[in-house]
Amino acid sequence: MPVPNNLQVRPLRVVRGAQVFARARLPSRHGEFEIVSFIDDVGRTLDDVAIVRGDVAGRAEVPTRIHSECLTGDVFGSFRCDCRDQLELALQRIAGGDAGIILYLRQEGRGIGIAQKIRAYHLQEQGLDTVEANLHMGFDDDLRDYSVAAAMLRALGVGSVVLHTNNMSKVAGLQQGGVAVARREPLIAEAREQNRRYLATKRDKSGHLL
Ligand SMILES: Nc1nc2c(ncn2[C@@H]2O[C@H](COP(=O)(O)OP(=O)(O)OP(=O)(O)O)[C@@H](O)[C@H]2O)c(=O)[nH]1
Ligand SMILES: [Zn+2]
Repeated sequence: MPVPNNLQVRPLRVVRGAQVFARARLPSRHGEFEIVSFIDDVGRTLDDVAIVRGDVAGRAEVPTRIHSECLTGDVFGSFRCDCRDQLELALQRIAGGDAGIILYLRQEGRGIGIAQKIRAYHLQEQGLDTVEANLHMGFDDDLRDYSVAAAMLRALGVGSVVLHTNNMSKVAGLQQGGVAVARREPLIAEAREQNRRYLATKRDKSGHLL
């Protein structure tokens, strides 16, 4: 059977409201956290989770990171991107304080999913950059939606957040979802030989403040 190359991606679920479903201790190599799962406003469990340090309910200026899933970087330590470096930096920063949150959102490949991301990698090996590869496959360059992040933060009851990111669409997404963003903190991982072009594309085409 020929492999179809025009498969559409499953659209990300837009989540308007969430509540905490379960929480448990998560001692880790970075420090003590709690892991929190959620259900949405129609009672479905979410695959997205929050890693929480300390008491964040009602607290202002909670250091917060929104991390988008990257199987290749987060789990396998790929150097094609800076995802794992950023994740570790965020974990270290938050473990160094008494309160903070990392939202781990299952928006693999900026929403196109792992299978299509590997196809995008293949196209990049033929010379396309990250954005061109997505467009070539018929997708927008970024399909992510941050309403779920806002719903999770509201469910955790934060007063306001300090968002660690270089991506202003995350700030806008939280604000649209009713979460107060006190300010943004840059989160810049050191470039590596293998991800230099990826980072340049983020800066030049995707509007990241790098
Ligand atoms: N489509 C696609 N997605 C990728 C590629 N490389 C990494 N990703 C995904 O990009 C997401 C990470 O997003 P980035 O745009 O790098 O960074 P960001 O999270 O938006 O911005 P920061 O908050 O500043 O880190 C993860 O979901 C990765 O799986 C790629 O080549 N193509
Ligand atoms: Zn990555």
